[in-house]
Amino acid sequence: MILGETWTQLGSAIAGLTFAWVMFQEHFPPQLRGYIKKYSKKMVDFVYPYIEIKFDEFKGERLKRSEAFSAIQNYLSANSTKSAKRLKADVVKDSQALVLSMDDHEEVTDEFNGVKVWWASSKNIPKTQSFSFYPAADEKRYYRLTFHKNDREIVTGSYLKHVLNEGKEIQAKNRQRKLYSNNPSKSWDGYKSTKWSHVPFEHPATFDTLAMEEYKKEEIKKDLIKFSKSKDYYAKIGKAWKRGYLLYGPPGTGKSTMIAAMANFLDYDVYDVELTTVKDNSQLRKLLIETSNKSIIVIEDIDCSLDLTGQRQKKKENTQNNEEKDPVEKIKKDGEESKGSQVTLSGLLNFIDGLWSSCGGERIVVFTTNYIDRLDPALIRRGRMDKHIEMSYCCFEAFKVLAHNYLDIDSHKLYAEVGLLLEETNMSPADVAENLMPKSEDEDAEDCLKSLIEALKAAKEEAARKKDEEVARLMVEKEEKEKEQPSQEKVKENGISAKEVKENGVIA
Ligand SMILES: Nc1ncnc2c1ncn2[C@@H]1O[C@H](COP(=O)(O)OP(=O)(O)OP(=O)(O)O)[C@@H](O)[C@H]1O
Ligand SMILES: [Mg+2]
Repeated sequence: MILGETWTQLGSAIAGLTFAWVMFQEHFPPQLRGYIKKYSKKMVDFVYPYIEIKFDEFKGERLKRSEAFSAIQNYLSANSTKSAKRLKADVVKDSQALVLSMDDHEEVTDEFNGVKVWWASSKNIPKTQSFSFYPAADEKRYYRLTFHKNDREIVTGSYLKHVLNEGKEIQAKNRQRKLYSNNPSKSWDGYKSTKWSHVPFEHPATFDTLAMEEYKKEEIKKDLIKFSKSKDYYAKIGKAWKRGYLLYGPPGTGKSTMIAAMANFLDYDVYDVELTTVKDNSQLRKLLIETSNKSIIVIEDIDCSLDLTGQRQKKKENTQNNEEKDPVEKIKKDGEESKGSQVTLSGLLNFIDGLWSSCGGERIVVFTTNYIDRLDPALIRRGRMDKHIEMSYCCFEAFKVLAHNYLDIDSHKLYAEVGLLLEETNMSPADVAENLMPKSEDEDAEDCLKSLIEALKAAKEEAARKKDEEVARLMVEKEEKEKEQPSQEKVKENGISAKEVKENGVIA
């Protein structure tokens, strides 16, 4: 580096001066020494118009790695690996990806809004004589940033902010994302017990592989991007930075797949909450507190998880009745409730709303259900579940995505027939996908399409048969009603009151 060489020479000159100064100071009285010190510093400042900032790897007594150091390391890895000649390789994402960063004693330049800065990585090796089993652990690594004093404002004002933000973003991208599931709350004994277990999140679903109308996917993607970039907006409007999604639709229409695609799209962790193993509302809150930012909290099949529908209503009625009747009864009842306690609708509502404002942000809550009409409206009102997404049976556009994924084709002469049948039949994308999967090595795309057509025809016939059965059942019901009709007419003719009929039975 040119700058390096220049300053090495200047450094030697300064070292020479320093030596001369040390020699002199022994022969000068202390007062004079103070003057010499002051003016020599001024002189150095004058000839050395650069400012340096040092960023140590560890804060305090090596307890905590400095966040700034990690962010700078990531920033420089992404921006300097092309110019640095000596690099260091590091493994991230649980041994699945390699990240290069600049090696110790390496120097690189960076530019920001026309300002040039120099970064150098270095380390202090302790001068202790003691033997250490871990010499590397005693080294104190640091980055040194050098810039012209005229650029002080821009570097300390906006450049460093830019480096730290970008570094943190890269860090978030490089980390191995996790899929968490909650441990049953009865096993949370002990102070250090963990509430969540995790495995690496490796679901391959993306919005590209998701079979759904393109415009719907775009709308959801836009919504997610807007959310992830709205930290300041949420702060401005005084709302917690979270968003609720309700995914509803028949089984196999891609609700779980959509969650995976969302997590991959945003680079978020996923917390899969199994409500049935959560003892009560307070345990649910504890779980929530232990989730991290940039995460999707999922409660699948909300209608089956617990009897949440209308529980709030029932509880309210109970409380009122008890209070009216007997306060002792009320206390007894409350005790019973808390013994066999379970998560209630109001607990769940608090889980979504109540605590959000006080703990963290950047969280998405997703509920899935097969039956939207079974849910309590309080649970899914806007503000709690901000976006309702219907996952429906496979349409032609969704089929094309699946055919592209499974068969690597974008058109075929059988497409028209498939399109017509899909219009007339309800088949889930999961079933369509199953039919598109080659059953043996000899099966080609056409064979798979033919087997899909067969399956669609069979489904169509089955639906028609069920419809006929339903019509027949309704006819029988109607006939039975009509048979009862004459006796009622007779009642009218004879002028017998309805009360008498009820008491004496129907007159033959
Ligand atoms: N829209 C889709 N796009 C791509 N693949 C899909 C889609 N829907 C379903 N599949 C395929 O079908 C399988 C089942 O889908 P998924 O588990 O996402 O359905 P679901 O709606 O969550 O069903 P359930 O209501 O039973 O939980 C997935 O593994 C996926 O391969
Ligand atoms: Mg599912």
